[in-house]
Amino acid sequence: MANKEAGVTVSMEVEDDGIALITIRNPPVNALSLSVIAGLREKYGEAMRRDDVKAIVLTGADGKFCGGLDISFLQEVQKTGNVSLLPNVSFDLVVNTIEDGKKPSVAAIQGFALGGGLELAMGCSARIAAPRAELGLPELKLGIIPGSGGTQRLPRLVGVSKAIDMMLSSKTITSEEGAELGVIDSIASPDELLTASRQWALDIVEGRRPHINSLHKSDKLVAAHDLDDIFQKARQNAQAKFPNEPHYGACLDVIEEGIISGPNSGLLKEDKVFKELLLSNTARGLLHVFFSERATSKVPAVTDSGFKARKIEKVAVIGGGLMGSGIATALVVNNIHVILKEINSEYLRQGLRSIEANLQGLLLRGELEEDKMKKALSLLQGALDYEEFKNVDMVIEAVNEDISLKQSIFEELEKVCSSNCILASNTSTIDLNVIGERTTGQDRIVGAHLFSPAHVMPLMEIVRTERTSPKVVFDVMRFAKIIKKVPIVVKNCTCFAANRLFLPYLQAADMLANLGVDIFRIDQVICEFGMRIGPFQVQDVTGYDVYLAAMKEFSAAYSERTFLSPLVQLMQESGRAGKKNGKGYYVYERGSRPKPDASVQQILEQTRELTRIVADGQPISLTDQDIVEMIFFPVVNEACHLVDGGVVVRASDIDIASVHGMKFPSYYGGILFWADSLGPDYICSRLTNWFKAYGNFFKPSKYLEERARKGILLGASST
Ligand SMILES: C[C@H](O)CC(=O)SCCNC(=O)CCNC(=O)[C@H](O)C(C)(C)COP(=O)(O)OP(=O)(O)OC[C@H]1O[C@@H](n2cnc3c(N)ncnc32)[C@H](O)[C@@H]1OP(=O)(O)O
Repeated sequence: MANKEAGVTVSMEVEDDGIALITIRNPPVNALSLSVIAGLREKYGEAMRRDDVKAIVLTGADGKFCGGLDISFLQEVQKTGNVSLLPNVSFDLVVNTIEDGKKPSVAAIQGFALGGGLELAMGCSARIAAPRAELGLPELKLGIIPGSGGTQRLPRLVGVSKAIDMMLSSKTITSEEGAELGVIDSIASPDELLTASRQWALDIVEGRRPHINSLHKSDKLVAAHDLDDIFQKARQNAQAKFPNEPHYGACLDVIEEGIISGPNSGLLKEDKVFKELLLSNTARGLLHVFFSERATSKVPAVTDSGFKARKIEKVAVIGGGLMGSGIATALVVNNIHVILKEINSEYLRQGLRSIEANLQGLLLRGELEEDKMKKALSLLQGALDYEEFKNVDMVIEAVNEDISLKQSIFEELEKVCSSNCILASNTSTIDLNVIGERTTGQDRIVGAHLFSPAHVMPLMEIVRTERTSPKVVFDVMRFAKIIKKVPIVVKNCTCFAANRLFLPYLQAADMLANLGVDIFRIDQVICEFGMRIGPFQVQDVTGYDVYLAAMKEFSAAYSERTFLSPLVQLMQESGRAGKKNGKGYYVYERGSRPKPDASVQQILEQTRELTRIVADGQPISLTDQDIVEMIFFPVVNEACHLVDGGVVVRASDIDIASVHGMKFPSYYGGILFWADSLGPDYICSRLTNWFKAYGNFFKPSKYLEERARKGILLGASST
């Protein structure tokens, strides 16, 4: 059948054995678009009618089964708000056509079966998979729940606890794990997958194997008293982990409904809840993040230039401190050979020990297996000089934010590295042109800014100057993917994108502290809004020295809109260093949660005395919403400066920088997407009022003013 979309087909071949092989082809992930769904209905209809067809094998083209329902179509439905546009996959296709059809179906799975893809497969009588195929129901990551029977069939195939775990974590399992759990019936090599699936289907037809309808299986459903316990714990965990995302609880309700009232009732509830959730703000935000994250890998004049990526197999990391050791860890776990360079053997030992500790942490959290840890350690080598640098493909400098030290390192690198070695700096704030001032060839100088802890945080800012060659940017983008980071390409400027968002956030919190708002209330309100920790605890954790060094750079470059507060300096002068010495705004003691330290009130009074921005000496009175807005609207404003200044390739890159760089809640869709949900006009008018009351820090940018006036969304492209 030829479908409307280019390259999309659902084909059917019937062989002499009486098996109809139905293949989904919709590159790149064989998503279930409207035409694929229509094609499946049509081919199934034909297979059921034809006398020469005994059974069906369902598969996907190009080594991939199916990546689920077409998410771009889900976004279209959100735009119209009309859920009746959704095709009836759950009942019409999965239940009536596949599962209850008079001829059995077997799914032949390669690559991945995700979301609606796994749901189709679970509607089949059996699933045969190639080794290491990925299986999962990751819908909750998108703010929705599985909508084609996944909430009902998965618990019946793998058991209630495991199904809950898979759905709530959105994590995939391999086909081998699937076989142990019961969702996969057999594993076959890719070469034998179709033959094995055909044979399985014939075995069902000829009564050698049972024709299983997974919706009505009950052997894995546990006794009622265990169920209460399982659901109670799952609800508590979901509430603790995702307090602002009600779709986690909704998913549990739907699963439970099917177990208590039967699968048909469960399916009906699933359908209703899926549609409601699809139109929620959470799902809108998370779908925006899904596409924005993928958009970051498209950079005009870089990724469309036909470059062939060079191999980056050996990398030198300069500096074994917190950043350097984190970067080295991220590299070795992704099979990259690392030379860690330090200035003396004591520092080198410490650096290597930190990497080992990082790997151990990953092992303990189940994110790394023992043999992979051994492999990672075998890729690590220490160095005290530049001898080995002639053989590396890339260097990442990760020393302190000391301009002249960085300049001399780059000067040296130019001498010791091969001429095509990429020279990257992990600076988070310093202008790359300044770092490369003493270097002659600057086309291979690039920023590779990772975030702490670098082996955990997913963002990598790739900073290019006017002289950085597009090929180098391309290679570093590929490298970012290899070490499993989301890359955003940004134009060189002080503090780049992520820290230009982060520093106004901290300044705004300092501003409120100086206006007399209780800092512990600020932290609490910001956590309730969705940040993992509040702005004052963040200062404690990051370290005051790091904050002050970054602020120095920021305030020098953007003085007209910097709020300089003496607070952090005063904290330091009082002998506090934050988490590092256990004394900050909070007291940190091993084994207990950070406790607010009442004695910082004295320091707060001192800072207010020095800044004197409280009118009549009276602290201002703010609602929780005021606090959120006074803290995040300056961030929105800075995001506008970034877009207007062409620092990012597209506005949605800012959303990704905010989500992955400063941990702005992804379910708001990122800082600009959130701002647009409130309206540029509202934000501009609030900033204008605060600008009049408290000065330039709140002054709306031209971009914001113009968009507010014209009624254009901040994230909309200018063309
Ligand atoms: C009713 C149902 O329950 C509801 C659903 O099924 S909702 C969908 C559930 N499925 C998912 O969440 C899977 C989402 N996709 C993925 O996780 C990954 O894309 C993947 C593991 C399938 C492949 O990963 P990878 O090879 O790294 O490719 P990736 O860059 O992510 O995607 C390639 C392209 O496919 C697109 N894509 C991936 N999954 C898609 C989907 N389900 N629908 C539409 N487009 C999709 C991406 O947007 C990207 O497009 P681009 O090239 O234009 O940017």
